[in-house]
Amino acid sequence: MSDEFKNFRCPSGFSSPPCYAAEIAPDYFDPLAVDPEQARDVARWRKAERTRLRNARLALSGAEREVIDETLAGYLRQMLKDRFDGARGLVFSAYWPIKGEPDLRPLMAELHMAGVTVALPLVETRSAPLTFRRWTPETRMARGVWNIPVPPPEAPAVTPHIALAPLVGWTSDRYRLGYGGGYFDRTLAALRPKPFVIGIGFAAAQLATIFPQPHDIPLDLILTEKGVEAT
Ligand SMILES: Nc1nc2c(c(=O)[nH]1)N(C=O)[C@@H](CNc1ccc(C(=O)N[C@@H](CCC(=O)O)C(=O)O)cc1)CN2
Ligand SMILES: Nc1ncnc2c1ncn2[C@@H]1O[C@H](COP(=O)(O)OP(=O)(O)OP(=O)(O)O)[C@@H](O)[C@H]1O
Repeated sequence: MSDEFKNFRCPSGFSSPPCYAAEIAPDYFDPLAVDPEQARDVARWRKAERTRLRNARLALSGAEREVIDETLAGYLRQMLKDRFDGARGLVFSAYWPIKGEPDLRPLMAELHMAGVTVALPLVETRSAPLTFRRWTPETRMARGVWNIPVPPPEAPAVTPHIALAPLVGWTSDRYRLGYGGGYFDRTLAALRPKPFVIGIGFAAAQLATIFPQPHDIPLDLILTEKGVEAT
């Protein structure tokens, strides 16, 4: 900073950037600007909720999990029939389950057999949108970021028409709490045309709010073992 500005003070006594902004455009208002203190509080709260919800779902028994997985697969199968005529010929992105997420791999194989192009999400560049590559039951999986099994680089890149978004937490207004990388939000902000996004999670992971921030994008539908929770 040049000496000329070093000791500069706004007439109001404040020296914050908005003071300069107002000098350039008196009616300046940035709708995306967040109060950094509030953003920090929200991030801290989300971190604690992620831990709580992940521990709660890891406590489910194998038998409970099996019932939930099958129930979710049944709802999803019906939903794809009702809304997408079964999704034959469409690209459907699922996920390879980690950390106690519902396991829908049998449905992935079934949809593949029914002529749906099944895909999986990948973190190929950190802090960037997800990419998607085709998966078939024959795909030999590689290891991606976080050790998540992913299709290998030679699997064709595709753009999903329909995408599942695994939920750590969810709200009735269809906001998603994920693992904290911001990957789904970045992907939904970037993908055109936007896919139809279905959040998949446990009914018990419902939250009253995630304190939505400007980057949070609500999903199209939330599905739990209790059915469609929010459309
Ligand atoms: N099964 C499954 N696959 C998936 C996802 C998912 O939610 N479930 N993803 C859905 O998006 C993507 C992976 N998401 C990721 C999200 C966060 C981090 C990560 O490194 N998290 C940091 C915390 C970041 C922070 O707090 O700012 C960490 O835990 O160290 C990695 C991958 C793609 N594949
Ligand atoms: N569209 C975006 N552009 C740039 N950064 C973003 C975007 N969306 C989210 N982020 C960043 O990602 C961080 C984490 O976001 P958030 O808490 O919503 O993660 P999450 O949705 O739980 O994670 P994930 O989707 O990876 O499971 C945010 O603090 C923000 O800085």
